[in-house]
Amino acid sequence: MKAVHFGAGNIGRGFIGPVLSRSGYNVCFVGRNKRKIAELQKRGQYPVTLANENRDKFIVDNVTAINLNDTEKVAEAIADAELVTTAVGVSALKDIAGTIARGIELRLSQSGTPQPLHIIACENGIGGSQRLRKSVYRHLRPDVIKRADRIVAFPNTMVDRIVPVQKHADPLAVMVEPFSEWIVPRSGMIGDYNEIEGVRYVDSLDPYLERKLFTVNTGHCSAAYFGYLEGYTSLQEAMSDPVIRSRVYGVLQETGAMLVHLYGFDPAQHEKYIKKMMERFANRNFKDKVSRVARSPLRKLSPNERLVRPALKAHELGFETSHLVSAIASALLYENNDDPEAVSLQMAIRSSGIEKVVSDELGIPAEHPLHSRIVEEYFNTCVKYQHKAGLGFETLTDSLSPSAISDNP
Ligand SMILES: NC(=O)c1ccc[n+]([C@@H]2O[C@H](COP(=O)([O-])OP(=O)(O)OC[C@H]3O[C@@H](n4cnc5c(N)ncnc54)[C@H](O)[C@@H]3O)[C@@H](O)[C@H]2O)c1
Ligand SMILES: O=P(O)(O)OC[C@@H](O)[C@@H](O)[C@H](O)[C@H](O)CO
Repeated sequence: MKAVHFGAGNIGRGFIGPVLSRSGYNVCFVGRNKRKIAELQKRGQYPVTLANENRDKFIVDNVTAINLNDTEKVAEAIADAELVTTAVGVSALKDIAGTIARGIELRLSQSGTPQPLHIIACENGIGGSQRLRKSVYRHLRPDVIKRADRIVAFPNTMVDRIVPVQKHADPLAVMVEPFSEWIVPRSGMIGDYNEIEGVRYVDSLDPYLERKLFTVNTGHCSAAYFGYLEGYTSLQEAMSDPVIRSRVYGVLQETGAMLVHLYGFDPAQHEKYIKKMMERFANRNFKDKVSRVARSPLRKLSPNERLVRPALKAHELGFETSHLVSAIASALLYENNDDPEAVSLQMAIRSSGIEKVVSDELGIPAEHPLHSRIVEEYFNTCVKYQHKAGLGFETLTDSLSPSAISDNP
């Protein structure tokens, strides 16, 4: 069995590669980093270390790699594979879509009956694979799309494993947390397919995806944004601060009430889930950077994502949202010159004002009650943190409108 995986990054090498290899796939990584590609081609394997007390190690074998720029080679690999997976980041899906489209064309042009192909975008967020499908199909003619639809499926998915940014002498080595979960809905699959060992196939993805996105990812980024304002640089530092821990717990109580209501989770089981997830954020057997977990704040603050979507839903259901509002306000204050989205966010706040950013980027109209609460919390947080976390007073006051300053002395 052959799988082509786009992105030889942290989750690609730390989770998707190991699961597929263990399940009997020959895994071909498609990447951009020449050194990693050369090492994967030469060695055909790499080591994974678990972030547990014993630092247990295992080897992922039966792997190889192709450079993303070798479009024809990648297309040939796709034409010959049962499975294509990605972990490049949602916003990069459009960049690999043309190559995947070329692989589909090649597969359809081969002699004999073309075999089913599953293409799974293992990215955080809602509807990742369907989003990829849209991008891929933009590169195909209508007649090809018609034929592709009979053999190609793009099941959405949920993947969960914390894999921090890696720093090892060996460019392929990766350290991952012991916990992992990968869910695929049966309804998204096509034809006779081999179940991937280590993947759980379920009837409906939504409860698993939303539970993960609005617990693991909402809690995780809340800890990162709260931690950033306190001057912490790692999740481990942030989670060892009792005030931040309790604020993150507060956020997860709010998303929890909504999830229990929407999906009928047992409240006691969900409470256990929340506590277990918080322990994962705090795992002291590795160090996860605030800058990784807080990365791409515009994406994280977008309407369908981990902060705004649960806040709007919880509000609509009449549940408490004050901790979520506070997490959103903290995210709006995230500054990092190495993160292009953080730079754009701060530029947008400075040039257009916070009110417009909340309307345009978060998709919350000015007349929605959450709009003014977020803006007010943003100003209060500005005032509270203006001398902390290395944030320049000037930067913060630049974004305060005169009325806001007089309202929030
Ligand atoms: N790391 C985690 O804990 C984790 C867990 C679950 C899901 N995810 C999701 O997996 C995806 C990847 O995250 P990661 O942490 O592995 O990031 P990463 O930066 O370590 O890996 C991303 C890989 O994609 C490649 N890439 C980026 N932009 C590209 C482009 N335009 N074209 C081609 N390749 C490109 C990079 O070279 C890199 O190898 C994200 O969607 C993330 O949300 C991450
Ligand atoms: O990858 P992002 O930027 O969507 O989110 C950062 C982290 O919260 C995320 O990567 C988690 O580590 C992961 O989702 C755990 O499964």
